[in-house]
Amino acid sequence: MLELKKVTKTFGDTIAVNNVSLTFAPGQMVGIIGRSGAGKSTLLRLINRLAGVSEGRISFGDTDVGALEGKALRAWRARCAMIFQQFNLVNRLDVLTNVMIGRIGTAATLPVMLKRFPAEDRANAAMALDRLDLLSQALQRADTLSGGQQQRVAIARALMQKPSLILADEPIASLDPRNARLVMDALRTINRQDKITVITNLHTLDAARAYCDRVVGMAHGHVVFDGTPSQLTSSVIQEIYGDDTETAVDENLTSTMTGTSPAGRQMEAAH
Ligand SMILES: Nc1ncnc2c1ncn2[C@@H]1O[C@H](COP(=O)(O)OP(=O)(O)OP(=O)(O)O)[C@@H](O)[C@H]1O
Repeated sequence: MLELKKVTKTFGDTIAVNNVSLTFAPGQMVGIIGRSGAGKSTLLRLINRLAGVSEGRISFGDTDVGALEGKALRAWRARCAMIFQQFNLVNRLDVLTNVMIGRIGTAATLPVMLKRFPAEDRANAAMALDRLDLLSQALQRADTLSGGQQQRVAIARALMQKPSLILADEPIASLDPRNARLVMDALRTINRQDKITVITNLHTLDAARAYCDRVVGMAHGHVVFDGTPSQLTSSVIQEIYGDDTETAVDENLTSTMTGTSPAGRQMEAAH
């Protein structure tokens, strides 16, 4: 169980996250929504310790996340894999190597830098790519792939860390609706099959409604909603988005949803 107790993060005079208390049960798929600047990215960065809390406490089981240092901190970061809007792949390296790089943090760095990966890592990386319907692209340079494919490579790389949590920061914000669906399908399939907790920041309400069991709404650093998608009433939506309600709706993603995508089916078949 991941628990945030009265967590606040300030940057100078800016209160990015304000007195937030949340618990995340294992295996949940949680969407964090809110307008730009609401504190969503900072919240994820606090969880995996890319930033430290100003006040409050974050714990995972018996572990005080704020107290971790050195090797234990690296292990924690590996345990909560991050997915970023801009994929963060190494463009000049092939897809398989990018996926194996997920072992950094859990493996000795030197063999990784020298690209001397054990056969087991190669096999695991190939299996992760196969689950994401990308095995045939394994030897291509990462920058020859579409944005949606690159994001799925980033998910395969995250799986190499054998994470307990996946923290995805606007994973579909740069993608067209079809690729956005493939990426969200992949995250949901991993959540369901591997029982990995997924916490994902999403700009649009539709994506959160379509894919998440639980939605957390943030405004001005505060949590103003925590419930199921069906509990999102128009007054709650108004509170979360204020005058930006229109930008929160992107029915392109959901209006053409036809069930599980090929990548999702491939993952289910491979599992
Ligand atoms: N490193 C930083 N230094 C100073 N201020 C920061 C820093 N990171 C975030 N902030 C500020 O904290 C507030 C919350 O930012 P955050 O990026 O968490 O919001 P967000 O909801 O993720 O927004 P977006 O959707 O635009 O990414 C903003 O006012 C932002 O300017």
